Amino acid sequence: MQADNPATAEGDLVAPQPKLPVPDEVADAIRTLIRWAGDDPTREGLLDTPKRVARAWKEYCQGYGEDPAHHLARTFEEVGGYDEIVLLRDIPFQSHCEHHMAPIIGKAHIAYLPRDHVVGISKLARVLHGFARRLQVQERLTAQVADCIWEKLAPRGVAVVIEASHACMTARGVRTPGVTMTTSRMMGVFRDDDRSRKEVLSLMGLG
Ligand SMILES: Nc1nc2c(ncn2[C@@H]2O[C@H](COP(=O)(O)OP(=O)(O)OP(=O)(O)O)[C@@H](O)[C@H]2O)c(=O)[nH]1
Ligand SMILES: [Zn+2]
Repeated sequence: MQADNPATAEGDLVAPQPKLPVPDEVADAIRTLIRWAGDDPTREGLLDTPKRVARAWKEYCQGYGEDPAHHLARTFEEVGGYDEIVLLRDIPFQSHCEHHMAPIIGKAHIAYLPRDHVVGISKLARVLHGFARRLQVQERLTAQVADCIWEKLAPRGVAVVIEASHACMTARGVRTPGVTMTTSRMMGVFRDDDRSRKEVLSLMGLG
């Protein structure tokens, strides 16, 4: 549970490709993969598969087409003096690991302690999905979500915990189902103050 420099040092790694391949190149690549897997891409059931897979991957990775920070541009100040933790708990998400391009399926808990303004609560989930719909490692996903909220809202604290299962561990490789990876990023009071950290973890159901 640690936060250091809030700047996202690896932003460049997830930048979209400057030159996109054309659809025919993508279809060829998927036909090659089908052949690599041992099947025949010209058989009837697989004829439209390259197109479908190309569309599916655009959808899985649509986060490359957005800047998640934009979701936090609109804030509200009239909250009746509310100055306690705001938590969105158990947000389901899907991503793909950058090592195997296999699904990462999990849930995130995102909390912040507002300073003088709050954000529409759905926007926290939008930020999560904006970063999740890319090729990721769970550590970077966790850090990017926390850093984005920290930088855009300048709150007194941010806490992000992600619990996820990696298909590259369950469906292949070590083939160990039922394993969950947990990552967290604590910033501001949640990092510096034990009581605040305990409180937020307890609200997340992790205390
Ligand atoms: N830290 C971290 N590791 C991940 C994540 N997603 C996948 N991995 C791991 O990335 C590692 C890649 O290891 P390599 O040895 O290069 O690849 P590999 O031979 O396919 O490894 P195995 O999965 O052990 O078969 C594996 O240990 C995966 O479990 C993630 O989000 N975070
Ligand atoms: Zn993987």
